Amino acid sequence: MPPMKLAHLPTRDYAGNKKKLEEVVAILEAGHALPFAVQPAAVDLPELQGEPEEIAAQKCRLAAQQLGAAVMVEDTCLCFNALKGLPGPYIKWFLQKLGHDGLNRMLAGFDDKTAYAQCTFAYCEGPGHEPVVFVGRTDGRIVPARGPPDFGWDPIFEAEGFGQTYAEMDKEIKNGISHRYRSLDKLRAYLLDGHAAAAAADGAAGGQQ
Ligand SMILES: O=c1nc[nH]c2c1ncn2[C@H]1C[C@H](O)[C@@H](COP(=O)(O)OP(=O)(O)OP(=O)(O)O)O1
Ligand SMILES: [Mg+2]
Repeated sequence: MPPMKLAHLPTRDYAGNKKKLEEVVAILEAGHALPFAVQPAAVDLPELQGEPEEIAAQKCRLAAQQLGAAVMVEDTCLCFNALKGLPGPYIKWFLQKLGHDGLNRMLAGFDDKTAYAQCTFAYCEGPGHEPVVFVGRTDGRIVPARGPPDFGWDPIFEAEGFGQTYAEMDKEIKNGISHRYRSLDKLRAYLLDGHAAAAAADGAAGGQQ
């Protein structure tokens, strides 16, 4: 099957985080197309705990089992250096309960306001296969909210070297430097390499017949 135009994915009916999906679509469309069609799927998974890589790998294993297909899953962390990486994978709940202001106040007792955004993509070829995991990080710092409050903690994360929060940045700029871009680009390279190698192997096998 030829690669599906990701812009035509039915994002309206997607039950997960739509902003994330929009970014994934934009990042994939701005670069090389994946060698196969991708579509969003509704899978009900437990909210796992643990280290980000293990959470992503475990989610991916479960999703592949439920769907009986190849899947990629994504998990996002926001990590404060003064707090040794917390809230990390628990940022969703900290953001829900404390809001932008509360997250800033968590760092009031610390001089170090630096943080990093981390995205972990896991890809699993199908049920029973071991997932591969790709981590992307963008360094920055936590600041009082600036910019439109459209997406999560975007207004309080200022990416290093930009002087703008994610929320203030043009979408294309964010999608060219973000934690999500960095991990997805690694996954893309892995998938394209794998298919190039598989095509070469097919060619070699064909040549012997
Ligand atoms: O680029 C981002 N810029 C700002 N905020 C972001 C970003 N990416 C995720 N976020 C928020 C969403 C959620 O509050 C938490 C991660 O939690 P996380 O479980 O990964 O996301 P989710 O449950 O909203 O989406 P999903 O449907 O993929 O599980 O950080
Ligand atoms: Mg989630």
